[in-house]
Amino acid sequence: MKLKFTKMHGAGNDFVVIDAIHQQIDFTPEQWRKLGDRRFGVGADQILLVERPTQPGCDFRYRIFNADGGEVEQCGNGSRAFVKFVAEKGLSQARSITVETKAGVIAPRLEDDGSITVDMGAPVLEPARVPFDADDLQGQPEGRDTLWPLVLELGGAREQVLVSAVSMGNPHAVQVVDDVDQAPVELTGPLIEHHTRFPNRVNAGFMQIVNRHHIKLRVYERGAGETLACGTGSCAAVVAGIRRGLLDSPVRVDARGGQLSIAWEGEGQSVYLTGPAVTVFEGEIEI
Ligand SMILES: N[C@@H](CCC[C@H](N)C(=O)O)C(=O)O
Repeated sequence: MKLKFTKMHGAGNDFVVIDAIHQQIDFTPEQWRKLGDRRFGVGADQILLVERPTQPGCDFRYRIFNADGGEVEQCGNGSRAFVKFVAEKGLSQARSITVETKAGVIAPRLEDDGSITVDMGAPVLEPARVPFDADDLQGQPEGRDTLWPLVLELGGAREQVLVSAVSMGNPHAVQVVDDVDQAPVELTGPLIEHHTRFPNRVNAGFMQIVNRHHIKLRVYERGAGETLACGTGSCAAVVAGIRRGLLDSPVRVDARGGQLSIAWEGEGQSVYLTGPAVTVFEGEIEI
């Protein structure tokens, strides 16, 4: 079939966005991988589907596929692209919409200055619900957070890193590093992503604290590798930093592809993600 799509990005985290209301989409993992492939397809970190809602009270359903073809629960930067896409395509006149995802309902809002703020819901910190297997582990308390030791096998050598396990609907393992530019993201990112303590795999975040309202962040994403920015990764890092007593809301997040802002008032409260969304081009592909 000939598929119409829009190429978008949010701080360099790039997407193929598809109107699945007016096009019949039922792709195999191989077809998702082809769309995401930067040489044989369009190329993207994630593919986003705009569908009719299945839940009362929601405006749309939002489905997310990583470049590796796997369907996942949540994507923060993608949710900003989502609300811009439905506005540009005339699918909604509203500036604020409610969107059902595999991880619950989120609410993106177009701001007057062109940025987009998303109510991402409350973080989940209970290990079993991340999910993170902490059963036989001795955690190290820091502030109101628990730092978990993760043992990584590095070519015969063993290294231990301390991570916060946070779910923003999708799983994150966040560690603090001294210098994000020197952090071994490509080396240890894949080991953390596939660590057996994370049964659904995990997104690996490397956070450098600049000051109490400013971090630098790199994320090795599950199913996509290192991306230029990760919205849920930014939410998870700031939640971990606030709980550890290292950060205060709001926090500016410098990713390699742009800047995001995260606000969180604490326990049980929603995390708010603000940042840009950009339409790059429209296209059609035989798939
Ligand atoms: N880029 C995203 C997260 C996309 C999903 C992630 N790779 C996962 O597998 O959970 C974001 O902006 O949140």
